[in-house]
Amino acid sequence: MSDQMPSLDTFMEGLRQRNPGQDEFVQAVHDVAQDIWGWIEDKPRYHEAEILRRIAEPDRIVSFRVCWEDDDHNIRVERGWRVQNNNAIGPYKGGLRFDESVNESVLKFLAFEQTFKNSLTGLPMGGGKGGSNFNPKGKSDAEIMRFCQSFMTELYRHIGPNTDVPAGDMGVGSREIGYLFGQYKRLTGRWEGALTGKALEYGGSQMRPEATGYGAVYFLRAALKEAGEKIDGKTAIVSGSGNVALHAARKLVDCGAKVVTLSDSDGFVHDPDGFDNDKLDWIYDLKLERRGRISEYADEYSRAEFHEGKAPWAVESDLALPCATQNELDEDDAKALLDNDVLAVCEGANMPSTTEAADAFREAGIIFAPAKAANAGGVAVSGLEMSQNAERVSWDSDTLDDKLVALMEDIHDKCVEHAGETGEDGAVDYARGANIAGFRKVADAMLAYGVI
Ligand SMILES: NC(=O)C1=CN([C@@H]2O[C@H](COP(=O)(O)OP(=O)(O)OC[C@H]3O[C@@H](n4cnc5c(N)ncnc54)[C@H](OP(=O)(O)O)[C@@H]3O)[C@@H](O)[C@H]2O)C=CC1
Ligand SMILES: O=C(O)CCC(=O)C(=O)O
Repeated sequence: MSDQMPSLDTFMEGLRQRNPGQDEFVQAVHDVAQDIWGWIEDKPRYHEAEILRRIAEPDRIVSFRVCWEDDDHNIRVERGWRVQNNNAIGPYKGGLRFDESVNESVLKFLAFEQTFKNSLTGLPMGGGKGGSNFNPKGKSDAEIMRFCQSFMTELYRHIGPNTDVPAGDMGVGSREIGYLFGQYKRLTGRWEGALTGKALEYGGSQMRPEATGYGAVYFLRAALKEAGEKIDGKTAIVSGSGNVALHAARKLVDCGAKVVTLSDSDGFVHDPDGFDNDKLDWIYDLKLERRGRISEYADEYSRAEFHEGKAPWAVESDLALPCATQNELDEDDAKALLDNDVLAVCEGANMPSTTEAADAFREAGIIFAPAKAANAGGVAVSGLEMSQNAERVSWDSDTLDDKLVALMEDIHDKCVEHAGETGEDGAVDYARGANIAGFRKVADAMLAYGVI
């Protein structure tokens, strides 16, 4: 047994050597380890049992070939993965991402983060993530269907309601979940809740599509309240225009904020008048149905401007919600936000801030709501979808919205409880609180199992 705890630098150097070239994964582990290290120093039961090192080594990674035929009868070959990171507190649970940027490092970082996030929800879910480097942009429905069916033809062996329950993430919405679930059902001959994010007609949950974006705003609302502030009357900038961004924007508007930006991978639109519900309906149709580009908004609404190739962080705002992708907000962006006196940054996407940007927010003492806490509403309602499937019941949307509010407020309170002392100005370190609270439950379960 090693009773001498290595330094954080030694731990990170070992991790880097064991995971060469996996920058996103190393970043995600570092961001957790920097808070856990000090906390476990006087708790030998955690460091002697090498708990963090064990959580940072996925239980297993399944990698497979996904072969499909495009509409022109060309044979296409992609790679699929499922990273089953840790099932100490429940079946592996986490989304599937289809995007050309997907690789093992990205999925390992997401599965690692998911382990802590799912722990914070208080529901019995372990952490996993999967996906493919398949690029769904510009593909026909028939191509998407053939790809999903081929992907599931391997994945079905590794998942199940008590084993591993995937869901959507970037590039995987209700259309893809329909094709994936249909193929799972065909291959196994069983209807069972092996996926979440299903449509309501076949076992989906009310509020799952809205849950991540709404949940982020519920977390933000609780954090603002803690600081004696509120959303009403504030100006907000949001990045992304997918599932998370659009539902976050909708809930911000409901709460009285003026949301002035949305973006996609081509650039951002700035509407100085703000998006009202009619404009948001138009964007939902553009992005979630017609699968168009956010630049088209500026053609439709003449007061808006499209900024090609840019992110929205230099636009003046009180609230900033990065809801697109990892590392979309760097140190310079953080400086621009802080120079504009941003009050709160709430992460809807997974790890959208670089380490340097997150450190800048934490040092400045503004409200910084980290992804693993702020965007946990999506997976929490997925957990409730699992419960409804197991009990063969369907709850109505008001019930689910009430449960989501309660879950997000509970996560908020856990972060406050574990954050340690507040700063001189009363600032709560939500990142530290989320890391420690998320770690503690998984770590205690692992200790109970002994060395496995
Ligand atoms: N869906 C969920 O329930 C959950 C999602 N998340 C996280 O939220 C984030 C967004 O997911 P989700 O909304 O589901 O995904 P979607 O696929 O619905 O939307 C992603 C959005 O981000 C944009 N985007 C992608 N890459 C970039 C980039 N490099 N720069 C700028 N914009 C970009 C996309 O633009 P384009 O149209 O050009 O591709 C699109 O608008 C991800 O980090 C995901 O992991 C976290 C918790 C749960
Ligand atoms: O709903 C789920 O299981 C997964 C959601 C997800 O992928 C995430 O929280 O990042």
